[in-house]
Amino acid sequence: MLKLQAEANVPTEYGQYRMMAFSDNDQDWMPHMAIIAENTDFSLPVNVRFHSECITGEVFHSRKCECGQQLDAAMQYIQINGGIIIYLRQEGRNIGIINKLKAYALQEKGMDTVQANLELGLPADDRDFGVAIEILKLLSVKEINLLTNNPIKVRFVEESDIRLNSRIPLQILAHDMSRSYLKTKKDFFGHLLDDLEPDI
Ligand SMILES: Nc1nc2c(ncn2[C@@H]2O[C@H](COP(=O)(O)OP(=O)(O)OP(=O)(O)O)[C@@H](O)[C@H]2O)c(=O)[nH]1
Ligand SMILES: [Zn+2]
Repeated sequence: MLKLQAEANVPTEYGQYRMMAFSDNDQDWMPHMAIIAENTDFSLPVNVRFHSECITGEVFHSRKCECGQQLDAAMQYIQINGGIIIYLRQEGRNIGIINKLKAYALQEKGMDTVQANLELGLPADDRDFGVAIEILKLLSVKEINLLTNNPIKVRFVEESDIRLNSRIPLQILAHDMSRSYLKTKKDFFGHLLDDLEPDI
């Protein structure tokens, strides 16, 4: 059963967060995380981001996707407005970093982010956000504003016991290397994105 295994306050470049690790066992080296801003008011709808792991974007600042910038933007947003980031160990939309790098190698040959997963015999998106809902329940969160552009995440909340008060867009400006990735997300998964055209 998923439970809170450990928690501590961690100061960061953006301010302090309560960082929590959730797993069904205390020897899990990749537990899901929740980071909570100090000013979070649990009596109001809580600002929440479900964020899937992307080591290439968040740690190594890859230009292929916008994950690192989204994580930073979400941390800054909740530092000001209160809220929680639930950091899910779903690297590569849950195909893992080995398969994601294989998919990137196929993308070098011209495939897009969806075609590459399918070519590997893997789903385009293998994520289940049920675990994020479970974590919200463990934190006694009842109503949220969800920071996302992804309608699949919105639907997950709508179909859960957690009330969705609003969606807060979390759009990062496209640049030459991320534009086609973002366009595929918009066209295939229905991400609510605009301004993908180059500046003229
Ligand atoms: N398989 C695969 N995964 C990718 C690729 N690029 C990024 N990802 C993964 O896509 C996921 C993006 O996660 P999120 O930012 O939480 O979700 P999202 O679907 O983009 O929706 P938003 O909430 O709008 O950001 C991460 O797990 C990344 O590792 C890719 O080309 N192939
Ligand atoms: Zn990424």
